Amino acid sequence: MTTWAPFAIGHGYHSDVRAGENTGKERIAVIGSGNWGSVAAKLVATNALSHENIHDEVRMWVFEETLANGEKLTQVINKNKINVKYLPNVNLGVNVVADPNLENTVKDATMLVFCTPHQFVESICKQLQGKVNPNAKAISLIKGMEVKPDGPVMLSKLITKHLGIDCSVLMGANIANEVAMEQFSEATVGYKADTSIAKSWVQAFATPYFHVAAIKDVEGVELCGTLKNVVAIAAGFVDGLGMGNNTKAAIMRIGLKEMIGFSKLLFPTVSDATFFESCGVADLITTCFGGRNRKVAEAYARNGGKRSFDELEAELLGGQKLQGVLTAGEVFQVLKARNWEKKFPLFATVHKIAIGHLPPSTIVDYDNESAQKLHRNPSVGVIG
Ligand SMILES: NC(=O)C1=CN([C@@H]2O[C@H](COP(=O)(O)OP(=O)(O)OC[C@H]3O[C@@H](n4cnc5c(N)ncnc54)[C@H](O)[C@@H]3O)[C@@H](O)[C@H]2O)C=CC1
Ligand SMILES: O=C(CO)COP(=O)(O)O
Repeated sequence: MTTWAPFAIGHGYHSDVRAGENTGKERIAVIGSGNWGSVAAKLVATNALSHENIHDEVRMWVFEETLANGEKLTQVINKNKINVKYLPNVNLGVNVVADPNLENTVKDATMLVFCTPHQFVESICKQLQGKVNPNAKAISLIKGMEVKPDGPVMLSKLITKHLGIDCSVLMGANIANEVAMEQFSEATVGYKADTSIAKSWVQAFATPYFHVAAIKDVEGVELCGTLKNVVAIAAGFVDGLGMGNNTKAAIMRIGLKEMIGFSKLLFPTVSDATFFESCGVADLITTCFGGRNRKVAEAYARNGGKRSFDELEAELLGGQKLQGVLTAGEVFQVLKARNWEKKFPLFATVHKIAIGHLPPSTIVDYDNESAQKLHRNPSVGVIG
């Protein structure tokens, strides 16, 4: 445990503090400072102060913006240690330093935590090429994927491809505002092969109120976090249409089946057990009841699809970003390219509703032969 120097309180401190240092300790940088990115910084900052092998300072990259009062967001964060725009009223920790300069944020870092909305990751990675420590390790907390001409690419893979470093993932039933309030929750680290890397990430994130388990199924964990956002959009439609709990539970069950089917078709190594971890069924439940995707989809359905998702996102989320609508579009590209549309009717329908090609009411109106085959598994004796 390092005692934090009082001079740092309320002032933050600057990159020259790092100059010439080679402490042999891990140094954590967080790339992203939205709602969850800020909570991620709080979690690792707590652990940085309590673990001798981690340097105290946690640098957090902020996509700079000017607030209504004319102040820069980074200046306000460094003054008050609160991200007033994306996580108001929560102290991030005296050792969190907001930095608008991406390159400076990762300079000297040995552990990189990626947490931005998924649509920005590739351009961030391009800016970071050749700028990160080649021995660093990364973890992605980002729920989403990219679709390239030759197929879908998970973001952990994209990060590894651009930066040449190992990338694990951390997903779970983690509504940011609840974790920020230190309410008990769980998360899952998905790692590739090296258990020492998995242990480092568990150490960096786990706290008494945030339990982290690691499993060797990076694609399974990442696909759970990615695909549940599409199901959450469907759950929001059900809420907006005024349908009841049974309907929502049915949509969640069908959605879970499609998550499992889609994940296993893409990566046959994905394990069934992964869906029972926090990243799987628990995240599906929390997002379908309390998430932003659900909230905006509910408003979309309530308005009969007459107001766009972009408009409702801007109105309801105050700068925070939805992932589910983009992900539904990305999943749909895969379904089209592989002729899988009939295997995943819920995913396909969510996309068609979100782009206005179908009315929200069709969320419960997609039973075709293929869907019946997929959702009613004869091997467990279910008929009808
Ligand atoms: N908020 C939550 O409860 C949780 C979110 N996640 C995932 O974490 C990831 C990040 O989400 P949040 O931290 O909640 O972000 P957010 O939804 O609060 O997004 C806003 C962030 O995007 C940044 N931004 C806006 N335009 C940008 C640009 N052009 N380039 C780069 N950054 C830009 C903003 O500065 C801000 O930091 C997402 O994939 C999300 O699904 C995962 C678990 C929980
Ligand atoms: O991923 C989340 C909880 O684990 C948050 O989901 P939303 O983006 O829908 O709020």
